[in-house]
Amino acid sequence: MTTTVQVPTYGLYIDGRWKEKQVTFEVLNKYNQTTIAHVASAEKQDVDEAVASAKQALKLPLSPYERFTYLKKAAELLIKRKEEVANVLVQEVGKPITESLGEVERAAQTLEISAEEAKRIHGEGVPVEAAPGSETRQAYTKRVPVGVVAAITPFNVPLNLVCHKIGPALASGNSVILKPAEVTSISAIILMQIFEEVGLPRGRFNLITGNGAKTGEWLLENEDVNMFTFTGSPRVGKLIREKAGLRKVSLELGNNSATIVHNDADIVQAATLCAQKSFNNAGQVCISVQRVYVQEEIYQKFLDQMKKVTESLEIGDPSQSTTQIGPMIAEKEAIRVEQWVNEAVSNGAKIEVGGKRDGVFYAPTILTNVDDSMKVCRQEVFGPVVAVSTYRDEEEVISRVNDSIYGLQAGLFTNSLSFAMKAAEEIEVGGLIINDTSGYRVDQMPYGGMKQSGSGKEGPKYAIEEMTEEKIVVFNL
Ligand SMILES: NC(=O)C1=CN([C@@H]2O[C@H](COP(=O)(O)OP(=O)(O)OC[C@H]3O[C@@H](n4cnc5c(N)ncnc54)[C@H](O)[C@@H]3O)[C@@H](O)[C@H]2O)C=CC1
Ligand SMILES: O=C(O)[C@H](O)CS(=O)(=O)O
Repeated sequence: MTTTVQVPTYGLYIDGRWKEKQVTFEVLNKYNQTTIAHVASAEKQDVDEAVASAKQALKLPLSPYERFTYLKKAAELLIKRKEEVANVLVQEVGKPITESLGEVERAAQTLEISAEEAKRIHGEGVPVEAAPGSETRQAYTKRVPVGVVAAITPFNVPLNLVCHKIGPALASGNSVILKPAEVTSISAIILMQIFEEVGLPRGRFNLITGNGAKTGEWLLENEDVNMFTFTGSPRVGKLIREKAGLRKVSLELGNNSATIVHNDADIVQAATLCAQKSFNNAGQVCISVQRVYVQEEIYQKFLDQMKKVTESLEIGDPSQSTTQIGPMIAEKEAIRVEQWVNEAVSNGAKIEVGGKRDGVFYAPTILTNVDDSMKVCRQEVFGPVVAVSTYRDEEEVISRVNDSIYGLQAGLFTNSLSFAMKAAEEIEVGGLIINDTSGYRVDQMPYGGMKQSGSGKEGPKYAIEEMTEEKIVVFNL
């Protein structure tokens, strides 16, 4: 007997209703390339309807406590569906099950923190009475929602990065149109179902799926969208910045993250954490450790330990609990990574571990003998490749870390307070992590880059600042 697996078809969610479309696209299981869903392709009219609905919804404001309640319930429902949603992430991203479960837990945390922050949005008293001639006046500021927020999100952390946009946007009283990455749309659709279940008023949260360039263009053309919050490639980020005109824009873009290991660090701890954080989610993480700078006196000991941990990583079927490294998002990305590694090797780099591709899999790879000008150091690899090199002193390594167009996060392992303080002053990043790698992130912290890593911050408290306007109210008493 053969069993046929029913492939679900999902619609758009506009103005509180699901809307089916004739034209759909397929979402694939990234491990075995089978079709796991047919998802609606939005047209321009759908985008305009979603924006109109979002604008209309703002006419019925939600109190901070109502926003808190919806977000809190959504977090609870997400946890109830944890296993199901994690299995979706396993399939649509190819992310190993243990990491996928972790992403669902973090996404629920992000919603819960957003719920809590909804009750803490506040302004401040402004002492206008201190100005000569203003003695009879009093003033205070308040934060008001920007209005309609368009959220455009990437494939690599498709649930938590969506929650980092939807959570603060709803917490601060906005309405939202979400456009998730095509290849990983299903987790966003489930999140939409959850917000429908909690009874969020219609129009507050609309879901548009489909081609990124087209839907992005239609959202950008619609002047009723007040803000764009985007995580993704620098190419698309720049395009959004250019086309958004005077509207607010928040951008989380790329990075070629560096981590420094100084000669006074705990070498085993540093090497173990570097190996883990270079290869999580097959290296498809913006703060993935890509450049490791090791002080020359401890280089060999560090490298031996990092190789040992890397060689022990289990590659394979992401649905298995023992798997640590799954497939990349697409074979063309694995081929690109292979080409970059080959190019580095032809310029003198040495493969210490890995360096092999098998279809959509790329083995966790450590390169040495690298030069900072190689693509694997200079550009964002967004794959399971790390380049390890040596440095002599603090000045040299800080200047090499800063020699990058990016500036999202960096890591520094050291027991020297003075080096840590110097690095905190001089390294040009949005976040410096002492005694851990660039890859450390928890969801309440401010997260965002300098230079071409973007502008604006994530982390619900900080994103709420981005997603609200500050208004001053002055009384002439
Ligand atoms: N800083 C951060 O927090 C993160 C940054 N990234 C960056 O994202 C990249 C990988 O993610 P991808 O999904 O491949 O990035 P991408 O930029 O191709 O796509 C991101 C989103 O933008 C949409 N999009 C594509 N073309 C568009 C256009 N012309 N106008 C508007 N929207 C458009 C896509 O459909 C998707 O929803 C990496 O290169 C990495 O640098 C990824 C994760 C986190
Ligand atoms: O930048 C990314 O890829 C993610 O934001 C990192 S995390 O949130 O998954 O830690």
